[in-house]
Amino acid sequence: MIDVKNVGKRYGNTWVLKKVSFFAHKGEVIGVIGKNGSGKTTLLKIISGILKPTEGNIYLNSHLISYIPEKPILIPELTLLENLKYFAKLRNIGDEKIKHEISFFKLEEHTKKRPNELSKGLKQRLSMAISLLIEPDIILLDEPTSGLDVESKKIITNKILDLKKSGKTILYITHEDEEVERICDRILILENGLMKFLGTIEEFWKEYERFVYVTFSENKKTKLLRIEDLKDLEEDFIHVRSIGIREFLSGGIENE
Ligand SMILES: Nc1ncnc2c1ncn2[C@@H]1O[C@H](COP(=O)(O)OP(=O)(O)OP(=O)(O)O)[C@@H](O)[C@H]1O
Repeated sequence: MIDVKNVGKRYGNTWVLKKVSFFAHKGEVIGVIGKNGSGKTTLLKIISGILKPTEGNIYLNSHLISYIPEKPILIPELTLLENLKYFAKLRNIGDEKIKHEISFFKLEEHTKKRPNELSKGLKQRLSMAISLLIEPDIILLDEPTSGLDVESKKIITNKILDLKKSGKTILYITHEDEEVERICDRILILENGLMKFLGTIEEFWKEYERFVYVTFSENKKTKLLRIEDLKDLEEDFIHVRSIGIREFLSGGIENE
């Protein structure tokens, strides 16, 4: 489990995270969602211990924690198998576990290739295989499927579902609507470092079903408004549309 209490992070005079509090259970995947720069990576790095919070506390039930960055960190001189063996040796992990991960991530045909000979998808699969060697209880994933081929996406998302079943606690940064629906138990939306929403997807829709985007005739600006407020609008508007799932995935639920 992960217990985040009132966490804040400041760089100079700018707070990039503020008053973030939530609890993630065992066997739960929380999708972390928000625009670029909303603080998602900072939050994961703080939970992993890579960054120190300026204020607040993090409580974890295990020290076995893996943070998997968006860009894989691999040793360029070593082959795929040597990369796995190197990291396994550092942690006293046997060959059986390596074999298991190679097989799950379908890496058998590529074991002799160096990282620069691997596609983006294969690199990400290798990076995940390495991170999971220690059998972490807490897994923090920073956009693991962003820009990957269909097969790699499928293998990685299936792995996340497996990990969830086996009782791991997972935070998962994503911009993909299909993945949110399929994998995440709850979503946490960050906006300018603040928690905008935490709950299930059903709860999200309940909260936002009454909202629409309205584009005004005069200045062509778009605002997020409640449906019931439309009748009181004095300005002319040219366009009204409901919020799609993509809007909140990119964090665009504020006024445009
Ligand atoms: N070392 C740093 N010094 C100063 N500002 C930083 C530093 N690291 C991050 N920031 C700022 O903190 C804010 C949050 O960054 P963060 O990377 O957590 O956002 P994000 O939601 O993960 O974005 P992205 O989707 O682009 O990865 C951004 O405005 C970023 O510029």
